[in-house]
Order: sequence, then C-alpha cells, then structure tokens
Amino acid sequence: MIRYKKLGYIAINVTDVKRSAIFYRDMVCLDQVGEITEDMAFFSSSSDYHNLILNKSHEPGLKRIAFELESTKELERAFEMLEREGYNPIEVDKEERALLKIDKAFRFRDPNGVTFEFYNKMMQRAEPYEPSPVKVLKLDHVVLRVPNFQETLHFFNEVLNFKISDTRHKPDGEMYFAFMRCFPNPYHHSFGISQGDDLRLFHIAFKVKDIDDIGIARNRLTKSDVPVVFGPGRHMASGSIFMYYLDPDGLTLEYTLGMEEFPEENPREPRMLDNTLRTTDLWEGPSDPRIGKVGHVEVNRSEANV
Ligand SMILES: CC(C)c1ccc(C(=O)O)c(O)c1O
Ligand SMILES: [Fe+2]
Repeated sequence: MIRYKKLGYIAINVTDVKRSAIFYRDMVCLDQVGEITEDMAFFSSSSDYHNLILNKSHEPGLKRIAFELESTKELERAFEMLEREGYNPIEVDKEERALLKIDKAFRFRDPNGVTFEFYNKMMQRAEPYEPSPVKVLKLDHVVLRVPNFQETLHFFNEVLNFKISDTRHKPDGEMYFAFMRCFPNPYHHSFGISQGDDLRLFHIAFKVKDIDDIGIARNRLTKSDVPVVFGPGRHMASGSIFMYYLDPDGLTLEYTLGMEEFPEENPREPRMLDNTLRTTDLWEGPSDPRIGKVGHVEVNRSEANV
C-alpha cells in the first residue's frame, strides 16, 4: 500500500519556453528558479526547488507527472511492488536527478502510456517563498482525459493506492469521472481522470490563498487579454472555488481554493455525483468551449528514456 506525501511536480511541453516562462512568472505568479533557457525553465509554488517544469516541444501538453512519496523506504517498496506486478519501473539516472534536484526517483507508465515519476525528496530553497501579487500556495491537482477509463481507474486505485473521493456518472449510471487523493494526503483530489475519446491533459490546478486572489487574478488576466474560460464558480465535488484560464499555448490552468480534506482513518464514503452543470458549478456559470481543448500527452513506449 503505497503512501504518498503529495503531488510533487508536473513537466509540461510548451512551444516557446521564453514566452511561457514569462506567463507562468508574471501571470500565474510562480517563482522562477534558475535561468530560463531555450529548452527548459523551472518554477516553484512552495519551498521545493520546483513544482513545474517547462520543456520545449512542438506539441503543447503533458510530459510527466511526479509524486513525492512519504519516505525513502516507501519509494523502495513502491519500486519493488511495481516491478513485481510487471510495470517495469526504471530509475532516473544520476545526471537527471542532479538537474531535477531530487534524491532518488524512478519512472513508469500508466495503462495509457503516460509517464509518472515517484521520488523521495527534493532540494528545499533557502529563500522564503513569498508569492505575489496572486498568492499561489501549491501545485494542487492535475486532471487527464483517458480513453480507457475503467482500466486507468483500476491502476490508480488498486495498484497505486490512490483513494477515490467522489465519482461522477451519466444518467444511465455509467461512471465517467473519478476524483482521487494520494493517500494519506488529505486533499479531496490531487489527480482526476475523465472518460474521453482521446488521451489528453485536461488541466493543471494551483491553490491560491483566498478569494481576493481569484478577484485579483481575474482582473490581471483579463487586462492582459488572457482568456478566462470558466468561473469564478464553486465545484460541488471538492467544495472549492475555481477559475480556469488558458496559457499562451491554450493549455488550461485552474486556480482553486477551499478543497475538502479527508482524515486518514474513517474517511467518508465516495459520493456518486451526477453530470449536471450544477454539480460542476454550483453557481451555474457559462464555460468557454476552449476549456481543456489543448493538451497533447507525450507517450513514449520505448523502455529507456521515460
Ligand atoms: C470541471 C472539472 C473537471 C472539475 C470538476 C470539479 C472539481 C472540484 O471539485 O474541485 C475540479 O477541480 C474540476 O477541475
Ligand atoms: Fe480541477
């Protein structure tokens, strides 16, 4: 039973690293860490050395998702289990761990071929983290659309020990969405999957400190002609207030605050939620069709170079 600390970092692909770096620094309000190069840029939303990596690519979207496990022992156990179960975990080499400022790490693929990384610890920054003007508190969650929903759910729930917080269902009862927390991390979801026709990154969410940050962000984004594509509103599932907007490549980002937290022992049962607009947004606001449209997922089927 794998035990997690948190969603650690996400590596995304962008078409123009410099343009996106300016956006993630000045509009999303993340801390830039180190130099921006043509190929790569690092950003932090905590005391961690990084929580978001931008990589240059001609197809904007997801490169990989990384979770920090509770301890080094837990990482070793997870490696052994995934190897035993035939998921072929591969250790990240020393050179890359040095670049990523992580101690020990390995990668593997989910049933869709998406690369996941588990690591034990990351270098902590000496400078205090003082986000401004939008107070981004952490990398919050990531949601993928997957073509094989049930197989993916089984993998995350049964193999990786993610706990299901809530699910959503079509009128005929078929489940099409699962919100999952990385146990024993208390937050309602760090990861979500939605049934889709293709494999796609739906959105990446950052937690902000309070409602003022949503208001300040909305005004700053619209003043700079950044499309705000849904919200502000309130999600029924996690109880959070949300606002979605697009990055320069059209990738969907969410600001969120006020997510439900679960105790490690005796948590409530997952609820079956319907597929109405009110369940998505208790304030029943309109959404822009561009939401979640861009988000190619890098799938690398070769054994090496995950
Ligand atoms: C509209 C999306 C998929 C969604 C729905 C609900 C929540 C939540 O309850 O927090 C989200 O974060 C979402 O991104
Ligand atoms: Fe979300």
